[in-house]
Amino acid sequence: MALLPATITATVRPLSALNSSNDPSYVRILDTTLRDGEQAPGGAMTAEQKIAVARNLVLLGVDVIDAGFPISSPEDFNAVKLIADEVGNMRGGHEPVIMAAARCSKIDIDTAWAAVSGARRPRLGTFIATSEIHMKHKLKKNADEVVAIAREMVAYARSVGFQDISFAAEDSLRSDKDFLCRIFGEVIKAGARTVIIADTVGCSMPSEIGGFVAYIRDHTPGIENAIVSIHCHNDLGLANANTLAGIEAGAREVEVTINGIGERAGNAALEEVVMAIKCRKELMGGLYTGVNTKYLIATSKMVVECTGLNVQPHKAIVGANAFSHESGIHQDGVLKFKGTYEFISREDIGLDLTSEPSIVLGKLSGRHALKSRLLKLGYDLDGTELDDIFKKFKLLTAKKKNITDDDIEELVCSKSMQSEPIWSLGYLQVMHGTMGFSTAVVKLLNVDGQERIACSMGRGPVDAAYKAIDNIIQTPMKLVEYKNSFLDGIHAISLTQVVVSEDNGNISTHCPCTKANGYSNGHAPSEGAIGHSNGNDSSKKANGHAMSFSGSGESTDLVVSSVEAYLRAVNRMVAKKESS
Ligand SMILES: CC(=O)SCCNC(=O)CCNC(=O)[C@H](O)C(C)(C)COP(=O)(O)OP(=O)(O)OC[C@H]1O[C@@H](n2cnc3c(N)ncnc32)[C@H](O)[C@@H]1OP(=O)(O)O
Ligand SMILES: CC(C)C(=O)C(=O)O
Repeated sequence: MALLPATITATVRPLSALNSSNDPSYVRILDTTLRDGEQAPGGAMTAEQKIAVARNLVLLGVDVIDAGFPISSPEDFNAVKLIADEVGNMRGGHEPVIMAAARCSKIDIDTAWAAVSGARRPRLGTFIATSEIHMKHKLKKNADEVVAIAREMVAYARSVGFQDISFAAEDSLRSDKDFLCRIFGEVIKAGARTVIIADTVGCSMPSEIGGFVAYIRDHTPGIENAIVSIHCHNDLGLANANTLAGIEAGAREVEVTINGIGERAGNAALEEVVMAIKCRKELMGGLYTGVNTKYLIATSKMVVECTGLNVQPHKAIVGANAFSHESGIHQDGVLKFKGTYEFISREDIGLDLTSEPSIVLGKLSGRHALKSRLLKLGYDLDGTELDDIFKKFKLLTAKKKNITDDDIEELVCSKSMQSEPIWSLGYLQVMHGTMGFSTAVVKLLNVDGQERIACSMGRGPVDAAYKAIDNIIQTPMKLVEYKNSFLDGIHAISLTQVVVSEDNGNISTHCPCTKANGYSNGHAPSEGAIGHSNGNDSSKKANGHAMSFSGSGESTDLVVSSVEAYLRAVNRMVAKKESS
């Protein structure tokens, strides 16, 4: 792979052509997910992954893609080159500027040019630190030397072929303001078209950064020939707020990343900054971006996939919980009118268009939410019936965090199955391990007090126990579904949910209990009986569907909870058979 400077020379373009819009209300979005985002520990991406993200960034409509740091490795050189050659030459829509990062060093700049010059709109993003602490301890240079290096390297970049050059003053917020104005003035004179105020260590406050940006704008010679950009890190959790404050003070380009990933605590998050500008336009003086926000969720997911860096559930805009409601008062509100607790439109960010509020049933839910879920599942309950299920629901939430539709079905079914079970567990003994088959001995007691014992082998202890139960009950049936989860809490309680069906050789329809709708003749099956999706028992059998029955069990022992669940489902099936 050649790391030599390319000989291509770009034609000189005026500033207006280098950026997406000259409208003073337009805020350019520079996405640095592929450069600073990749600096997040564990966030490295392959060239293929980077190009996939870059394609998405084009759909999203960002103005500049900071594609990477070509000198850092052959892999990154390759990634930047691929992005420049492909994404940087897309026609017929939004065509982003492709930027390559470089220190103020000839070899970095040459390599950046070699990587990015194939793009129609290549940019160099060069930088040097300007704070006393960085200049003294890291660069080991004095202020005059730093200014000279910056000026010379910007001029060198122009000579290599770069027309579009941005210059960042690393650690700006801990730098002397007048020194910043001086160095920015010099690099603008040398050909830089964007100057970046970088809160590299994320130390700034919103109240401070606005004044800072305004000062630079007011005191930098030649600033009218450049765009002021802002790059904020999130060490105090203020990157977004600082970015917005910077915009309010006149920055017209922002450096942001998808999901806010980046070095240490990350960068300002593209989705949060863009949505703040969009949703509070009136407070932002009518400023706007070119981002097509409908692609925010998809791009966020892609970045999670490519980097392996998950988004915390409560993350604004793109977090799994960002549009979920857990507490009763909120759920009641959004069920009555979504706008009560949803300020951002889901459609705007590309969430599904069904637009129904996401109600998560849990410990804090109320009757309105439960009733609405019951209705969705086909149960129209009111008054004492609803109260009764609600009480059981609250008891369940004390043991289980995530209440599923199956749990709700089970609550309804267990309510309607209050008669004595036909078969109950006497005892259970299993042997299992790595030596051969598992074996189970099961004693069941029937409703008349008779005992039956059976033993069986199986592929595991649960399988062996289920076979032993089948041997006793002697009713043709099959296991349709088996799920096990461990309830939260110190005792690690195992919760098993199973569905069995009659084994009549036909396809089963799982619909385990009496439903309020879905019965063509208007009659729901009798109490404790079992519903199905397409009508009453006879029509169901006429259609060749086997009925299915669910049950759940709970124990500190997984095999015991599995047997309890199975017995409950089987009891329902036998009771139904006997009553019909
Ligand atoms: C604030 C930011 O996010 S800046 C961007 C951070 N990104 C990266 O660092 C990209 C990945 N980096 C790398 O792969 C490597 O650091 C490389 C290839 C760039 C350099 O590797 P090395 O040559 O081994 O140097 P190393 O990283 O150890 O040290 C950095 C050197 O660059 C110098 N340097 C740091 N910033 C700059 C700058 N903006 N301009 C010029 N020189 C600089 C340092 O003073 C140091 O020089 P020294 O060797 O004379 O002491
Ligand atoms: C290179 C600059 C913009 C940077 O990433 C920082 O200062 O954090």
